[in-house]
Amino acid sequence: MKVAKFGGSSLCSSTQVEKCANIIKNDSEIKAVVVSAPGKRFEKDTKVTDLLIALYVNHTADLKTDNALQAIMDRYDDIITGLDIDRTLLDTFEATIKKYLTEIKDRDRLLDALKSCGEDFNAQLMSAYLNKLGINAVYLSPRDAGIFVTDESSNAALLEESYAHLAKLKERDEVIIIPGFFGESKNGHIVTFPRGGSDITGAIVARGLLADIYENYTDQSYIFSGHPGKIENPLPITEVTYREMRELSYAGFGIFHDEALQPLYEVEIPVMIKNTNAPEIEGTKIVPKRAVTPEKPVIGISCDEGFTSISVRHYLMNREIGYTRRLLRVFEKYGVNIEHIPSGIDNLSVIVRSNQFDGNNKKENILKEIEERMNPDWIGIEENLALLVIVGEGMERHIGVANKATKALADHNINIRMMNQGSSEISMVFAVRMEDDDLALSSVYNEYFK
Ligand SMILES: Nc1ncnc2c1ncn2[C@@H]1O[C@H](COP(=O)(O)OP(=O)(O)O)[C@@H](O)[C@H]1O
Ligand SMILES: N[C@@H](CC(=O)OP(=O)(O)O)C(=O)O
Repeated sequence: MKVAKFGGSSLCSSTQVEKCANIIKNDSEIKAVVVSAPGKRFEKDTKVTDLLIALYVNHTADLKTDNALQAIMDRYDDIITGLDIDRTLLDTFEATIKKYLTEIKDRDRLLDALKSCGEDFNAQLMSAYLNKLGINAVYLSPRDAGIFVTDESSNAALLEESYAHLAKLKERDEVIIIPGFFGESKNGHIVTFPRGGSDITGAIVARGLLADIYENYTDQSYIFSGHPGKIENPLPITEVTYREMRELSYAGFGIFHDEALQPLYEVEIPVMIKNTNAPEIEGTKIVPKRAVTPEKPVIGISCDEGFTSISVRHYLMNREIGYTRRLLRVFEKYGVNIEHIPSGIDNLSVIVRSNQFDGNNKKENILKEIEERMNPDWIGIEENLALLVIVGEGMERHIGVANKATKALADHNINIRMMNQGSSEISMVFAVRMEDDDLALSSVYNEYFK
């Protein structure tokens, strides 16, 4: 039995929805389907989730909302017209948005409720279209499916009891269609997962139903060893472990959400990444374990930009028990998440995503507190960094992995600002200047894969 998730690129138009419906129709193993909101139809297009966010921004700024609302309705009108299904769905969709706009006064709640519409409407229309094709399908909202989450807006976390609710769906006869990206809190609020979170819903449903396979349909036939938009003809990956994928997703492989692996770890359900436009291709399998070939220690290389490092030097730091803890507490106090902490005997750098500093002079306050409390000999801040991450289970026992990367970077005159190796030894991180990121990625990629 399978759970299938279709991403925004797979549901961006009526033609794409038809392809998804055909996949469902031709595979009786698919018991539950999780859908995203309509994504981009072409490079410069806007995802429906972003249109919904634009509607929220206009509404909360007391600007006119007609155009923003119309842009959303036009997307669904196109799809519904193309599929030739019940047009009254459009009235239901518009009424839902208007209801949220008038009834929800709390801004964070309103944003989550509006964002959820993209997936929610797609699930309803997918179910209607499958019914038209003669498939016994039913739309279930996250509440009806039993997906309950914590109450933190835009950052939902699943409540464990949801798995028991979801397990009951196995008894139903229909193919179940569930919107991705959000759940319901115990206070009855709609709460969304982080962006890209339909992958998370798919994993949750797969875990709840104890599926044999979680199929994740997207616009690529494989996960590639390097981002296909940045590396020409990158090598396809046929098998990758949960651990490797988590590292790669977190470091910029946007094809699968890094948090979507968590529900699958314990129950070891494999994920198949497949292409909606070429479903006959086997795709990439994400598995708990794989055989590692010693001559191929690295499986993928990713590069993500937008990082800042704050470095502190303090003579005899190594002798001062609690120094690191006190330093990190300053970041904790301001709610700043830390990515990496490369260190030497008397110095330590804290690398964070630059957007963590947004609002309320966080960066300035942190620097001021470090100055006042930590008695540093020197504080340095470096912005506009990119992190190049090299990942592979085979790196653990392999000599010379770092050497290859540093050589490639040196050959291209790229200054390494920082290096860090995770204690698990399946990843290695190099910080470089953001303007060097594409060259850093391609040169290191070529060193390992060409
Ligand atoms: N290593 C990679 N292999 C394949 N695709 C990748 C990789 N890294 C990033 N991507 C990007 O991920 C995109 C698919 O993810 P996403 O846009 O979230 O899909 P969906 O809309 O199906 O959820 C691809 O179009 C590709 O640009
Ligand atoms: N629609 C949401 C959730 C999601 O998972 O979308 P996609 O499948 O297009 O990555 C977003 O844009 O964040």
